[in-house]
Amino acid sequence: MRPILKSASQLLRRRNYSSAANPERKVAILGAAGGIGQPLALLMKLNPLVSSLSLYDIAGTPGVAADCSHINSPALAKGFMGDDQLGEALEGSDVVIIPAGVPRKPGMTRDDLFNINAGIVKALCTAIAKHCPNALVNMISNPVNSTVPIAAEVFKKAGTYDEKKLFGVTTLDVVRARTFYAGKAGVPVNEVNVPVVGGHAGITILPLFSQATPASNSLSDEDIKALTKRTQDGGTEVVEAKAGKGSATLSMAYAGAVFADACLKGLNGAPDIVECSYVQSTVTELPFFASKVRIGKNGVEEVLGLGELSAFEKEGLEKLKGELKSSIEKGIKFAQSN
Ligand SMILES: NC(=O)c1ccc[n+]([C@@H]2O[C@H](COP(=O)([O-])OP(=O)(O)OC[C@H]3O[C@@H](n4cnc5c(N)ncnc54)[C@H](O)[C@@H]3O)[C@@H](O)[C@H]2O)c1
Ligand SMILES: O=C(O)C[C@H](O)C(=O)O
Repeated sequence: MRPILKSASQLLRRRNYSSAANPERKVAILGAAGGIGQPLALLMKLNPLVSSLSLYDIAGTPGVAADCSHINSPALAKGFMGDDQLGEALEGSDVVIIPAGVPRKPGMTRDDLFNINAGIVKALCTAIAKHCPNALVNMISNPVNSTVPIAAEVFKKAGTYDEKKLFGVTTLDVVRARTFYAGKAGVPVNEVNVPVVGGHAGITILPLFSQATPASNSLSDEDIKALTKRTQDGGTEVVEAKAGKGSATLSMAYAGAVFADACLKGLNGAPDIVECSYVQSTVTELPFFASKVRIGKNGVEEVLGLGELSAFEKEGLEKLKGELKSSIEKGIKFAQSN
């Protein structure tokens, strides 16, 4: 059997276009001792584009960093714990990944996390504005539909906001859509691509299976409806299976590592880096929206349009707008009044 870690690192290496030309890159993970943070730390330690890996949490990071630092890959892993060390953890970061905050339990919506996570995200983004205002920020903490607008407001207040540098991580929705589509259509999963647009909660997650590649003629309208619903409910499926022990961590760490890798490649000047992400947008009338974005040396180089939608997807798009609009407004209101 091939060792799993070796093949994970080879996978990331295969996606690397030219290791010789790559500059030093510092990646910080905030919430690094958590369910997502730990496997994400492992995957970023294996990423050959990372030279310095900063692992920050309010507790537990000395152990995670000591453990991670023994892996014989080039990235230098260092742990930071508590408010006093947050500045040093962030200083000089090129990419900051934020999986800090509480996860859902069965019966909760992502919005039920707002009261706790909004404050956490606000405090962390205030520190980012101070210590690494030019970093690309990858927001994982839920509810993403609101935490990204909160981050934008915090950066605006600090005078550091650059809409090209703020990303809501919706890659897990794409990962799920690819997996579920491949299984149903009977096509090799590593050849599949499916754009997922909108936001990251329930019906705001809109997979565009009409644009899935490779195309499949074998799927009925009912199949597409079922695939859409399963993608929208993917997070809840994991929350229920974990029965009170949190939400998706391993698949999220993988998705977070894929997205951060795309950001690093973009920063390093690799061409044609396109991923779906929840960003400031004019694709619809909503100020934030997930769609395909081209990532380059400055972060978001281009927000791509939605392409042609099926009648079912057009209906889904209209249905999601109300919920997404109120989640955005809730985030903005919180940041402006706190
Ligand atoms: N975007 C997505 O697709 C996606 C997917 C899965 C989970 N999530 C979200 O990610 C978040 C984390 O999930 P998890 O399963 O890792 O939770 P977890 O409870 O296992 O870990 C969260 C970590 O955040 C830390 N933390 C809390 N306050 C902090 C602060 N002020 N500064 C730094 N660290 C802090 C905790 O100490 C803990 O280690 C949740 O909000 C969850 O809903 C998002
Ligand atoms: O569902 C959750 O609460 C976590 C995450 O947003 C997910 O999609 O798995």
